[in-house]
Amino acid sequence: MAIAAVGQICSTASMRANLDQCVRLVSEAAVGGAKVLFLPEASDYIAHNAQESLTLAQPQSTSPFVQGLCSAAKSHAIAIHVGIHEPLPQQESTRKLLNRALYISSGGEIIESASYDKLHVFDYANLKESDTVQPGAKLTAPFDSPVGRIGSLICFDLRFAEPAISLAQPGPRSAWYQRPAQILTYPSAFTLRTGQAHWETLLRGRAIETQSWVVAAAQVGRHNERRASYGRSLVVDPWGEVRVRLGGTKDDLGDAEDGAVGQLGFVDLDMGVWERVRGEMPLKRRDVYPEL
Ligand SMILES: O=C(O)CNC(=O)[C@H](CS)NC(=O)CCC(=O)C(=O)O
Repeated sequence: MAIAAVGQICSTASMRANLDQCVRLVSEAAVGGAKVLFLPEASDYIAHNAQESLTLAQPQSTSPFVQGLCSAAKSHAIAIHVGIHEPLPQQESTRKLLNRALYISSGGEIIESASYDKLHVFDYANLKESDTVQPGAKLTAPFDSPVGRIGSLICFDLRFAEPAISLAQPGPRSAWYQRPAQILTYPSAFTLRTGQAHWETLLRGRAIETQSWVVAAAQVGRHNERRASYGRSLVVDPWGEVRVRLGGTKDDLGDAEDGAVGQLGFVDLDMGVWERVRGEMPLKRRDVYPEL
């Protein structure tokens, strides 16, 4: 069995408290038999504003949050996929961050070749991610994990079909044509309004069009006075069926439902289903779209 766990948290500006929430989930996921734990975007912190975000970000090599997760991965012998902020090496006045997804092995090592930097930054209403985040430059090749080959994308990337298809239904010119992603993962912190309108529809669409498992660990609830996230972490199978749905928010203020913060879901990412769906309904002809 390829058991994975999806963990839902509510990060704040306290990295210590965020690490504690995550480590609790690491331990519970391991006890439940999961081989990989998926955690949300920005698990290290959600800041009040741009300035605070630039101040809080620490390089992954020294970040107590990342180092703490590496030790937890090792002591519980479970791999972790997690979203963090990585500062670029500029002066603080001009500094930018990368919005990064890390993969930590069950031995507690960061697999550098698996790191992915969010390609599409989210500017919407009063959220201007481009004030602090420099967009990534490229996709990361699908990489092996104990539950299957993972293709990493982040949050707002969910709105773009192209990177999902490139990772999971690559054409013959792709470097990973023979080794496509079997699991697309979207660590997220969706807004209440856009989550209500689009979250589940987009995730199911990506699963159906790519014939892949889709794992989306989400932030939930109120991070601070100005910010809340939609929650409802989801796992969708390659046929588009929802296999796990965690709790969400209960009102317009974004207060989390009871039990939604720190909630954990388990799923068997059965690659027999992946093969069957693709075998029954092959989606070939990618050669017709060389621009992709
Ligand atoms: O701010 C941080 O530190 C972490 N980053 C985020 O929460 C990002 C950028 S503000 N959120 C999204 O991409 C939400 C996308 C979304 O809600 C949609 O596409 O509808």
